[in-house]
Amino acid sequence: MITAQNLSLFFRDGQYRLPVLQGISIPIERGEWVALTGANGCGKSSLIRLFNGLNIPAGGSLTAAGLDLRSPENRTAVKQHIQLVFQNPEAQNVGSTPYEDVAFGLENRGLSPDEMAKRISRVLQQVGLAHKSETDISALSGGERQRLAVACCLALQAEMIIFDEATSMLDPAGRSDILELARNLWRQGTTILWVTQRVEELAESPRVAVMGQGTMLYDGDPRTLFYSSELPGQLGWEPAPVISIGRLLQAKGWPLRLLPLTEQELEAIL
Ligand SMILES: Nc1ncnc2c1ncn2[C@@H]1O[C@H](COP(=O)(O)OP(=O)(O)OP(=O)(O)O)[C@@H](O)[C@H]1O
Repeated sequence: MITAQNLSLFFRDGQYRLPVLQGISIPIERGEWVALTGANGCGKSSLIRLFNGLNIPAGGSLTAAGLDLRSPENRTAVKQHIQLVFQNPEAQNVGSTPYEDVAFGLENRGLSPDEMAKRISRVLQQVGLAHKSETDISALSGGERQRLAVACCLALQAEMIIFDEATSMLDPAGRSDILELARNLWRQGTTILWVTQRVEELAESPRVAVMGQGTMLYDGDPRTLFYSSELPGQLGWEPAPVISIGRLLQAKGWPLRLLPLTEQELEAIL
């Protein structure tokens, strides 16, 4: 889905050229779920904006959905395949109702009015907003707005959705709602890149990528990251409760077949 080799990116600050990404490689297969994390300002958003053509790499090679993103036409075309859901629920709606908001993204796609109406109803249904299709967007909750942003991605039939800390401004119920929605889409075949600062979400992801300042510090499975690497300690992460218990059992010499990453795995051990 993504081949990213040795990417570099700079931003301009007056006469200075500031390095933001250096030597980043992160291939992502179609159908994968990858969690991406790293401290504030390390370059996560800058990296993912490369993947849908919003940023332009200064060096390295980058193809997304089979398109070489060094070409400007491909940077426009890639948006049809790879969509972003941003952090701020209020920053991504353009219509005054959910129906209008989804319709906006479908304009100029050559759909007949009937096809368009059917597609909008289907995606609003899929995210649980069918009953609010004509509600004023300002009356939607943060979680509903994020679901609407997902509906827009689905209407465009995106093959990959990148969630850029899309739950960080939501309450716990809204958070688990969006996470579950993303997981369902993943189970149905959508490739997901889930940017998060939450350790428990990393532990529950099949693959975790950890960034330092503009570089990739770790890319692999979470069990190795949490039980065999020094990185979580070096980065000062609070371990998720399940990991703390797993480490304690490990330290006490329990014969563990599997070091637990999720509550279900811990339950199976106990
Ligand atoms: N358009 C821009 N122009 C200049 N500098 C920028 C621009 N966008 C980001 N930066 C800088 O690039 C660095 C990386 O920012 P980026 O937003 O990619 O980090 P991040 O890891 O996503 O941070 P956060 O977790 O806070 O969202 C930061 O130092 C930021 O100030």
